[in-house]
Amino acid sequence: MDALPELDDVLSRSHVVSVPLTTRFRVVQHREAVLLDGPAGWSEFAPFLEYSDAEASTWLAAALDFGWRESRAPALRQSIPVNATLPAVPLDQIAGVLSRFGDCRTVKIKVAEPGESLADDVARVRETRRLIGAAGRIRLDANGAWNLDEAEHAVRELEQFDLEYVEQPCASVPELAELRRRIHRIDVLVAADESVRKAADPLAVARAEAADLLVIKAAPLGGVDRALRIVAEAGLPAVVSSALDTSVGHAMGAALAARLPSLEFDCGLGTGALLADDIANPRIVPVNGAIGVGRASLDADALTRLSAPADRTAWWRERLTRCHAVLATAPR
Ligand SMILES: O=C(O)CCC(=O)c1ccccc1C(=O)O
Ligand SMILES: [Mg+2]
Repeated sequence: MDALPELDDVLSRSHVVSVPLTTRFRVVQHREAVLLDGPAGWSEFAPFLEYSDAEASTWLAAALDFGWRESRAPALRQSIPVNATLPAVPLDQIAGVLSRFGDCRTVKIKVAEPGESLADDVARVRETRRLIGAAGRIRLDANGAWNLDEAEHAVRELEQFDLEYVEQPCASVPELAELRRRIHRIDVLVAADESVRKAADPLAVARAEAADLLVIKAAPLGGVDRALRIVAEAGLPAVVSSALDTSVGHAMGAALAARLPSLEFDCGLGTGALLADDIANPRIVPVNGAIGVGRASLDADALTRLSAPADRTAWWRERLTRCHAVLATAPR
C-alpha cells in the first residue's frame, strides 16, 4: 500500500457537507460526508454515524486511496448500468420514487424493515412489478433481518414476482448457506452484502458457498483495488453498490465497477437520485439506466450551500483524525 497522507494535509483538504434526501432512507433525512480535495481528484469519507473508529478507518483508507492516487487496474467500460433503489415507502409513493431514477430496468426493493410485515413487503413488491412490467428486474434487500425460517417463507411467498436475487436475507454466513440449500429448487439467487463488507474475513462467505454473488462496496472494503482483489479471490459474480453517497462516492463506486473483469448485474450506484441536492455538477445520477465513469466535478456554490453546521464539521474532523490515527498505527 502507498504511504499514508499526513493528517494536516488531509484536514486542510476536507469539506464537511450535509446533503438533504428526498426520501427517508434507513433512519436518515440528511447524509453527512467529508469531501476530500485530493491530489488525484475528489474523494469522500462518509461511514455511517454509528460505526466505531475501527470500522470507519477502513472507509478512510478507501477515501485516501481514491483521492491520492489512480487505481492500478485499467477501466474496462465507461458506463455502468444501475438499479433504482426503493426504500420502504407507502404503496402510493412507489411510482413517485421510481420516477426519480428515470428508466432503470432493475429495481432493488428494501424488505423486512423494522415495523413492516411480510404482507407489507408482498404488497410493495407486487405494486413495483405492476408498475415496471414483466421485463423489469426485481431484487430484494433484507439487510439480514430475517431468521432462516422467515427468509425461506418470504422467498417462497415472493418468488411469484420473478426475483433476480435476495440480498443478505439472513445475518450470518451459516444461515445464508443453509437458506441456499433450502431454496435451491427456486430460481432466486442469494447475494451477500453485510457478510462481505462487515465481516472480519470478506472471503468467508465464498468459501462456505453461502452466496451466489457478492455485493461489494468500495469504501467498507478499503478501496477500489482491494475490492477488486476480494472479488478475484472469491470467484463469484459481483454487484457494486454504494452507501447512499454523494456524486463523489458514486464516482468511486463507478471506478470499481469499471474495473471488474465481468459485470453481469446492474449496480446499486443510482442512489444519487434520492438526494435532494448534490455537490457535483453534473450530478452523478442515472441517465437511461446508467451512470458514467470518471471523476466528479465539484460545484463550488454547492460546497458552500451544503456546508455542514459548525458542530457537525468539528465532529467529522475529530472522527477523521481518530481514524487517521488508527491507520497510522495499523500494520500496513
Ligand atoms: O444497492 C443499492 O441499490 C443502494 C445502496 C443500498 O442499498 C444501501 C445504502 C446504504 C446502506 C446500506 C445499503 C445496502 O445495500 O444494504
Ligand atoms: Mg444491502
